[in-house]
Amino acid sequence: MIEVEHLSKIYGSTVAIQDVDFSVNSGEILGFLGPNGAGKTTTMRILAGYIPSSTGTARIAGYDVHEQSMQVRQRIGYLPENPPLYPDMTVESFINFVAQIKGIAAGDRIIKVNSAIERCQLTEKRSVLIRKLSKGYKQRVGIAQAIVHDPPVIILDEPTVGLDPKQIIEVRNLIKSLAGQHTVILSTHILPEVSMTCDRATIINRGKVVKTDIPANPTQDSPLKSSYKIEVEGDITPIIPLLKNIPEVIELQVNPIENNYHSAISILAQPNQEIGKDIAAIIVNSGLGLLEMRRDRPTLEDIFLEVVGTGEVK
Ligand SMILES: Nc1ncnc2c1ncn2[C@@H]1O[C@H](COP(=O)(O)OP(=O)(O)OP(=O)(O)O)[C@@H](O)[C@H]1O
Repeated sequence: MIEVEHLSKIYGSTVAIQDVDFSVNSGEILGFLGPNGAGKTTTMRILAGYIPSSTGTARIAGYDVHEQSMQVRQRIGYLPENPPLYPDMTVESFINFVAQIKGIAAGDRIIKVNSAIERCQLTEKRSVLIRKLSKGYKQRVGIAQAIVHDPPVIILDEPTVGLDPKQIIEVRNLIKSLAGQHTVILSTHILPEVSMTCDRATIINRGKVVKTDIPANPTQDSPLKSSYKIEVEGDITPIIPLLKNIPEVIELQVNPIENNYHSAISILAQPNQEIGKDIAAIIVNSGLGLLEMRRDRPTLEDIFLEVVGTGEVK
C-alpha cells in the first residue's frame, strides 16, 4: 500500500534523509522508529505530499506522491506533529469543515463526521470549543480530521508527544483500532509505542534506514541471534564438543559457578532456531544434571540499541 524507494531529501548542506527504502502492507501498522533528528518528520511530510523529495519515489496505493498528489491526498489522512486545529470552532464544526475541504459530498457529510467523532470517542465533546479541550482530546480531534474521509492510508507523526500517560494509552488504543480497515504508518522515538501499537517496525537513524521488517514484538522471527543460558551439574568436559557440534550453534562460553561440577554455559545460536531440545538431550544423555535452561529472546530494544546505540531511548 505504501512503497518508498531510494528517497532522499537535502536541505542546502543538510542531508535530512538518504536512500530511504521501506514498504507498508495493506491493513498493517508500521512503526517508523528513530531518535530525534533521524528524518522521521521529513519522510512523513514527503509521503503526505507536503514537501517534494530531492530524489527517489514514494507511492501510495500505486499513486506517486509527487506526480499524482491529488489522487494521493484523497487516499491519505495525515496527522502532523503539531496538527493545525481552529481553537474557536467546536469539535463538530471543525470536523465538518475539514470534511467539506476534503470534498465529501453534502449528503454523506453528516454520516462521515459522526462516524469520525464516534471512532475517536469525541461524542461527549462534539459541541465543545477546541481551545477548551485537553491536549489528549485535541490529539483525538487531530486523528478525527485525518480519518473523516475514510482514507485507506493514515500517516501519524509522533501522535503521542506531549500527552500524559493516561492520554497516551487512550490514543494508542485508538490507533490500534484503526488497523485492518486502514494502513497506518506511525513515526515515533518511543520504543514501547511501537511494541504496543504496531505490527512491524523500520528503524531510521541519521537519515538512513538501518533496520527494516522487524516484528514489533520480536518474540519469534527475530533478526537477532537467540541465546541460551544453561546451568549444569557434573563434569561438562565431554559434552562441550557435542554442544558445539549442534549445527545452529555460533558461540559457546563456559563459566564455572562453584567448582568444575557446577557450570553455567551460554550458547549463542542462529536467529529463529529452537535448539533447546537438542541441548537438553545432550546433557541428560550424558548423565549430567540439567539445573536450569533459559532462552533469552531479543527485544525490540535490543535491536534498536544494536543499530542506533544508546541515548534517545525512552
Ligand atoms: N526545513 C529544513 N531546513 C533545514 N534542515 C532541516 C529542515 N527540516 C529538517 N531539517 C533537518 O533534517 C534532519 C531530519 O529532521 P526531521 O525533522 O525529519 O527529523 P525527526 O526524526 O522528525 O526528528 P524530531 O523527532 O526531532 O522531529 C535534521 O537534521 C533537521 O535539522
